[in-house]
Amino acid sequence: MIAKRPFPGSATAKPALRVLLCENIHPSANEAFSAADLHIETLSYAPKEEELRERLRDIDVLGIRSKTLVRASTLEHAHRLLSIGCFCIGTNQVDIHGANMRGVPVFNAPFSNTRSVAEMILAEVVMLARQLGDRSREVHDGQWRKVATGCYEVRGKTLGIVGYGHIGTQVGILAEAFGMRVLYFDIATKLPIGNARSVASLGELLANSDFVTLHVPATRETSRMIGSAELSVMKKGGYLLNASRGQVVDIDALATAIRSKHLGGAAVDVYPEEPESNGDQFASELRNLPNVILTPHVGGSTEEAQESIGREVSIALTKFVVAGTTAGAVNFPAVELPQVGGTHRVLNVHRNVPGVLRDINRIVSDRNANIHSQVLATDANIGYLIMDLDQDVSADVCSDIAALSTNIRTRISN
Ligand SMILES: NC(=O)C1=CN([C@@H]2O[C@H](COP(=O)(O)OP(=O)(O)OC[C@H]3O[C@@H](n4cnc5c(N)ncnc54)[C@H](O)[C@@H]3O)[C@@H](O)[C@H]2O)C=CC1
Ligand SMILES: O=C(O)C(=O)COP(=O)(O)O
Repeated sequence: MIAKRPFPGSATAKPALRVLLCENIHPSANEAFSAADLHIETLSYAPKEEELRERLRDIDVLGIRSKTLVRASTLEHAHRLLSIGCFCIGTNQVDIHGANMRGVPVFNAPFSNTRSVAEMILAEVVMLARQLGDRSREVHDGQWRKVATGCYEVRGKTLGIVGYGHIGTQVGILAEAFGMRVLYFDIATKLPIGNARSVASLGELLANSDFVTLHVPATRETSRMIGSAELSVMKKGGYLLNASRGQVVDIDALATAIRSKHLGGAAVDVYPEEPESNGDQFASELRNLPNVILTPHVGGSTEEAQESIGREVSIALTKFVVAGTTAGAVNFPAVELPQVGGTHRVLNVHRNVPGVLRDINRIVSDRNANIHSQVLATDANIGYLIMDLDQDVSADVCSDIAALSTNIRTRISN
C-alpha cells in the first residue's frame, strides 16, 4: 500500500522547486529549468545510494545519466520527488516500476545520442580490422611495427547487428556505406533498412558475421546473452563490439576467447562494474589484451548528443512540473492537455480501480466547481488524471482527492 500524501506546491504558496542534476549533465539543461524558476543543483559524479537518499529529501526533480542507481529503497524515502529524468537512452538504472507505483514519471532521451554511438561503432569496426589501437599504442611507445598480416579491409565483410533499434539501424546504414554486408537479429519484427537482412536466430547471426555489434537494452533476456557458448559459435578471427550494457557480455568468456585467439579482437564501451566518476581506477580482465579497444562508456559522449539530450529531457521534465504533461515518459500513461487561461489545474495519480473518476468528479461538484476539461489515461497499475477547473477551488479539491483511499499523489500544477 502506497502512503497517501499530497504533492509539494499549492495554489497559495509555491516554494521554488529543486532540481538535482548528477553526472555532469550538459548545461543546456539549465535553460528550461531556469525559465520555470526551478532551483538547480549539480553533481559531477553518480552519488551512491546513501548520499542520493539523503539529497533526495529536499529534491523535487532528479536528473541522472546511466550510472546513478535509483532503487526501490531510494524511492521509498524520496517523498518530495515528482519526476526523474534519465539524460540518456537507457533507463535500466532506475526502478521504473517502483517509480510508476509511486506516481513518479521517468523521462529519457530516446534518440539524441544514437548517431554518436553508431559513428563510434563504425570507427571501431575499422580500427579492429586494421589493429589500429595496437599500432597506435606501439608507436606511442616508440616502437615502429609496420605489418599487414591479420589486417583487413572492411569492404565486403559481414556486420551482424544484435538489436535493430534506433542505434542498430543507424549502424547498418553507415556500415553499408563502407561496402559491408549487414545482417541483424531482433526479437521484434523490424523493417530492414537498405540491403540489411534479418536472420532467424542469434546463433545464425553469430555464425555468419565477421563483426558482431550489440545494441540491445539491459533486460533479463539480454543479461549475459553473449557467453562462452555464443562466442564459440562466432567465426574464428571474428570481432565483438559492445556499446550496449555491460551485463550483456560475460567478460571472462570474452577475455578467454581473445587470449585463445578464437576472436581477432573486441571493442568494449560498457562494463558490468563501471567507476562512478572520472579519475577512479578501472579494473578489468580485458585490460592489455591484444586488439581490444576499451573506452570509458563514451558511446553517447559527444558535444552534439549531450547538448541535445540536456535540452530534450529538461523540457520534458519542466512540462511535467508545470503542466503535468507525461507524453514521452517511459513508465507512465501519456497525458497532455492544453490549458486554457483562467482555469485551475489539478493533477492526480491513483490506483487503477473502478470508480475513481466518479469519486473525483463528485468531490468537484460538492465544491460547487465546474470541470472545464479533463483527460485520464491508465496503465495496469495506475490512472493519471489532468483536470482543469473553472473555479479556484483546486487546493480544497486536492486535499479531498488526497483523502481518497485510491490516491497515490495529487497536486496543483506548478
Ligand atoms: N554506450 C553508450 O554510451 C550508449 C549505450 N546505449 C545502450 O544501447 C541500447 C540500445 O539503444 P537503442 O538502439 O536506442 O534502443 P532501441 O530500443 O531503439 O533498440 C533496441 C532493440 O533491441 C531489441 N531487443 C530487445 N531485446 C532483445 C533480445 N533479447 N534479442 C534481440 N533483440 C532485442 C529491441 O526489439 C529493439 O529493436 C540502450 O538500451 C542503451 O542501453 C545507448 C546509448 C548510448
Ligand atoms: O544513453 C545511454 O543509455 C548511455 O548509455 C549513455 O550514457 P551516459 O549518458 O553517457 O552515461
